[in-house]
Amino acid sequence: MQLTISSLRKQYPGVAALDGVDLDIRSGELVALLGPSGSGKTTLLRVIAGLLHADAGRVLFGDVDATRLSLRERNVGFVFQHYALFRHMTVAENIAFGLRSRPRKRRPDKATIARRVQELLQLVQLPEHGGRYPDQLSGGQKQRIALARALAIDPAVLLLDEPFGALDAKVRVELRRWLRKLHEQTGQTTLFVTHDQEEALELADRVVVMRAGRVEQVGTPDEIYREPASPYVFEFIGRANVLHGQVTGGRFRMDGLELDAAGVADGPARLYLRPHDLAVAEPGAGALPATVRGVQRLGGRITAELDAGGQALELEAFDSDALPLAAGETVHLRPARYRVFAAGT
Ligand SMILES: Nc1ncnc2c1ncn2[C@@H]1O[C@H](COP(=O)(O)OP(=O)(O)OP(=O)(O)O)[C@@H](O)[C@H]1O
Repeated sequence: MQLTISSLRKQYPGVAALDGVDLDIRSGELVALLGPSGSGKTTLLRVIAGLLHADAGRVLFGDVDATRLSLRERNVGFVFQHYALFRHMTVAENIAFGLRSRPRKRRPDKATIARRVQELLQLVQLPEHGGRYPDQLSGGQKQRIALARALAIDPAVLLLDEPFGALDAKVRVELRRWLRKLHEQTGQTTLFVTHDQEEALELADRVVVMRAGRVEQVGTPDEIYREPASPYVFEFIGRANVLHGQVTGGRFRMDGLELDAAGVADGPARLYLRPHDLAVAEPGAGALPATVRGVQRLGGRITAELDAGGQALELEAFDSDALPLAAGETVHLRPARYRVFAAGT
């Protein structure tokens, strides 16, 4: 099911939780809503679900205007961070719940429900667990059952709010890979909220980066990582070095360093680059002299802290033989890949 969100606004006293959100989600996409705490991710998900009404704007499910429809009428599947399984029901009863509580006319018969429950237990790879109670499951198993329950009603969209947030790091990583495979099997249009950039980049077809109730950038994980549209996205996704300099005539300059910055307005500017996009170069025109402050080696990986004209920098590389760095030395650096933003953007 395709989702179209336009001009959504939701105001709370003193804060715009949603400040004009536009978003198109294609049918079958797995999309991550990524942003720091308070950026509006949960509010957006709840408005899409129909758990919360926006002050303005529209939500379309396919061609149907769902803005005024209730949660049930929207037919969405929802999974929260804290397993919301019913403790007094078995796993099978939990999964069947959405189908059993349908009005009689739309309710499948008992045998059909039982078949569907078994299919879903297979799908979430817990075929033997139907008779257990939630308290007899691990955290990760509970979340898989919560997903099975959400999928049982064959939802138009699946909405996941930090579904693995309460689990330990190892289980989280396992479950997100599992969710990716599950999505490839079901092709269900899915939106999931996370504040974990690694989770978003690994799992999603597209990532929506949110900032203070607005969409800052939408793109594939690769686009978001390689072509961040703003300093905010650059710093939020992965590690970033920031160097302050000047742009004149489309060239960024700082100490000896000179780089192309076409399209950036003249004036103070900031150069953003990832630690692994910084290489040691021959001294000469356009290279940045820097002093090595410290070097750490871990297996084949080397990280170095440097100082360039009073500005701190981090360099990362994977072949320490190629990088004879030692504290106190002066080296020359050249960025392989970078972005320049005018100050104040
Ligand atoms: N019921 C409410 N009453 C007042 N303010 C609220 C309410 N719900 C959310 N807010 C505010 O709206 C903003 C967005 O909140 P929201 O929960 O959508 O953010 P989030 O990105 O999901 O954050 P988190 O990652 O912490 O869950 C925050 O400033 C929050 O304090």
